Amino acid sequence: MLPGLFVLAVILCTVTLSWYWKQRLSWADRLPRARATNRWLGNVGDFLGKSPGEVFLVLDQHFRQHDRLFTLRFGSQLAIGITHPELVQYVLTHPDCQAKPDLYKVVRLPNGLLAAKYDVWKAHRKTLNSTFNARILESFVPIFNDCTQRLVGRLDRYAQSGDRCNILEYISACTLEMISRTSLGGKVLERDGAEQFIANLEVALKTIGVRIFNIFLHIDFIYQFTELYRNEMRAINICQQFTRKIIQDKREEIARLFDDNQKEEEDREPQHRKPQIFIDQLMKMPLTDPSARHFTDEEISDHIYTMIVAGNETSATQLAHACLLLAMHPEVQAKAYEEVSALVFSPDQEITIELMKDLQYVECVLKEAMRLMPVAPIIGRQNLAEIVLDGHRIPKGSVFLFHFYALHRRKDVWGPKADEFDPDRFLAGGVHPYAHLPFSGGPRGCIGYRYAMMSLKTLLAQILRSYELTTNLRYEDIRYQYQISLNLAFPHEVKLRRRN
Ligand code: HEM
Repeated sequence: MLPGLFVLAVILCTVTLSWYWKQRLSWADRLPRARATNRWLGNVGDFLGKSPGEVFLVLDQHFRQHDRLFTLRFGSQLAIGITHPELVQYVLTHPDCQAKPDLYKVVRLPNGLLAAKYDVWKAHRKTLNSTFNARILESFVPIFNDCTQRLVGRLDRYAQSGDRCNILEYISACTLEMISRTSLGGKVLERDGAEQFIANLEVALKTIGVRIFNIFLHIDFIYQFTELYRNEMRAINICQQFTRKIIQDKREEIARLFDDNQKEEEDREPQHRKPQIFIDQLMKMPLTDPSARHFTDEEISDHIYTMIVAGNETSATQLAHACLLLAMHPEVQAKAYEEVSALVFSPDQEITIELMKDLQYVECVLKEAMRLMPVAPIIGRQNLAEIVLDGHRIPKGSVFLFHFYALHRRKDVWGPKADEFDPDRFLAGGVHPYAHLPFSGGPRGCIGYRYAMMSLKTLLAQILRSYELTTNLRYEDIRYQYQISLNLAFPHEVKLRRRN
């Protein structure tokens, strides 16, 4: 009797649940769908038990199979994959689609732009846009050049020994130095505890990568009992102790500066040469303009970490990809070197703003590396009001997914040789503006894209000026590892030969 009742209850529950799901998702019946692996669970089976790298490839396949848009179903949850550049533009620029899906909460920086809820983001982004203006970015040029010179110097031992070098390791240390110096100030990495800070920052970042791909770890109740959670909390605590002290010291320094009327003295320095450090900007704003936002220490801390999280590994990995692609394509490297050697006469010459503008082929190389191997290939958005997309009514709260890796390899946009490395394609132009989105697009696109282009151009020009890059790795053999950024499944190994 009892087993019979139990079976009946299970059947009733299943039927009710499936009816409920069907009703709930009926609005999506007319949208193209990714082929489901299971009638009840939809596409869950496509991803369950897969490594992040495999998840990346499965998503890539789904995105390539649909021309404009499609749905993926995870039980009662839907995600809408946006594939066509026209629709990508429509969603990314739509004022009602600037919120982020819940998944971003794993970043744990609720006031930072990357993961902030819409209202917080809107208020903060408006203020922070001014801290990335052309004048401020120009003031970072000496830092970009100084850090680059140090990197080129550190690489020299590989040129001397002829050993293979994992260039990403060296570039990562360099971009961390750049971002730390431009956001926290000159001597930040010489302070006590800096090494511990860097090591624990890495732990915290790795945790985000592991957690984001494990659906069970998204549930806070489960996550808080894991070893991963305890390690993450320990790492965050150590990092915060380090930055809290910097914020405190900065507050005192800036208060002193204003009290002593030292501002006059500061004004005498040529402003375009004096780095306009990010933390100083945030703290000075309300002192120079009473109507400006007063950021709390917690908000400042979240913003600093967000810049480091969003700007460091992305820039480093993207440049390492570009170096490896150049090493794999000697004819392209020769062309890039020709441009650099005609403009940069000695290895210690500063790469100025004017020079950056002239390094057009180097820019094409970076853009092409970003097209083929975009380090931030998958992003999400959520709509805060109903929208009409390609003639379909999409209810409030829907999740949109974008796969820039697939977008960047569309043959109807990039031609039959879309998978080949050919920076010249950027000399021609004429491609849809939302077909190349390494920095995403619209109001919530990357705030640091000009910063990134400037720092990467400086680095690539000086690396090419000083070394010829070669590698045994072949383009056809590239395999990916995907955590929060798109990395390679093997080290970025190159050999360096010093140029005269
Ligand atoms: C090659 C280097 C970089 C790439 C490829 C890149 C790419 C991106 C992408 C794709 C997004 C959108 C993320 C999303 O919507 O989920 C983004 C956002 C962001 N990036 Fe970058 N980024 C780079 C460098 C930087 C740098 C150097 C900084 C800071 C100095 C930075 C700061 C940010 C911030 C704060 C956001 C969040 C913006 C917002 O939501 O308003 N990024 N980046």
